[in-house]
Amino acid sequence: MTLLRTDGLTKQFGGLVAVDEVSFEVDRGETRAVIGPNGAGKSTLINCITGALEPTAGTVEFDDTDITTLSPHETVQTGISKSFQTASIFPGMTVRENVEIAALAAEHGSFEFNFLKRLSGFSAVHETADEMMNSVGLLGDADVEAGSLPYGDKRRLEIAIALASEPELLLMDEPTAGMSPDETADTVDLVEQLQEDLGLTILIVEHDMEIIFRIADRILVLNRGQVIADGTPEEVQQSERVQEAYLGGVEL
Ligand SMILES: Nc1ncnc2c1ncn2[C@@H]1O[C@H](COP(=O)(O)OP(=O)(O)OP(=O)(O)O)[C@@H](O)[C@H]1O
Repeated sequence: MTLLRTDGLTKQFGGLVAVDEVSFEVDRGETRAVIGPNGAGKSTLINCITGALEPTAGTVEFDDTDITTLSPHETVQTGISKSFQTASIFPGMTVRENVEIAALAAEHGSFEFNFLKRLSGFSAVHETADEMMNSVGLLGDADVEAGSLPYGDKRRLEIAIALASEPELLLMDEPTAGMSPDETADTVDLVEQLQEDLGLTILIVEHDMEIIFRIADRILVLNRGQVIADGTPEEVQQSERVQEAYLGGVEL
């Protein structure tokens, strides 16, 4: 069953068409990857889905609702969350505080001054934070200052923060960028485990082909903003257009 669908999604920056009439679907429960050479439009596509960028044309539907014009904050509340690279961590706060703030913000939107509501909601926030820290293997570090975590753990905290809003769809933009081979392997295991444990749907942008071919159910390939292939890893690997696009670049 389709959870996310874009139809003719287009984003222009002046004369440059960064995303060019992209139509694709993400089914509930699948790991869907977006790949493509540098500048293909992957991040722009993701940013149009989260509401960080306003598309020039086309639509984004989530759970049969048109979310094309929603702000990033409203998009989170519909059930879509994006794991940002370390930028969303408050380094002077503990791991727990970071995750609880994200859970609170997701629940209440811009902070409301409804004291009773906040009090009654707080044990739920604690529980959600515990669950998400546990999911990413950071429960033991709950009281550690986030800024002192090793890089790989900071990236896991990013994922916990993204999960704190209890999304149905998790967007990941290059989750293994800058990681050591060991951290990369751990992150791939984590993504697979999260999907199983939390029943998540995942849309992932990643440069590392080995990772993509291991974890993706279906792959969308972009080149210069356009879809040049869409299918299973095997189908995409055999596509001539994909091989051409990558010629001289990444080998599939
Ligand atoms: N805010 C912006 N203003 C102008 N042009 C932009 C903007 N953001 C992206 N672009 C351009 O749009 C095109 C697509 O960029 P985008 O970052 O989406 O590609 P990408 O596939 O994510 O690339 P990479 O793999 O290098 O991160 C590029 O030509 C880029 O220079």
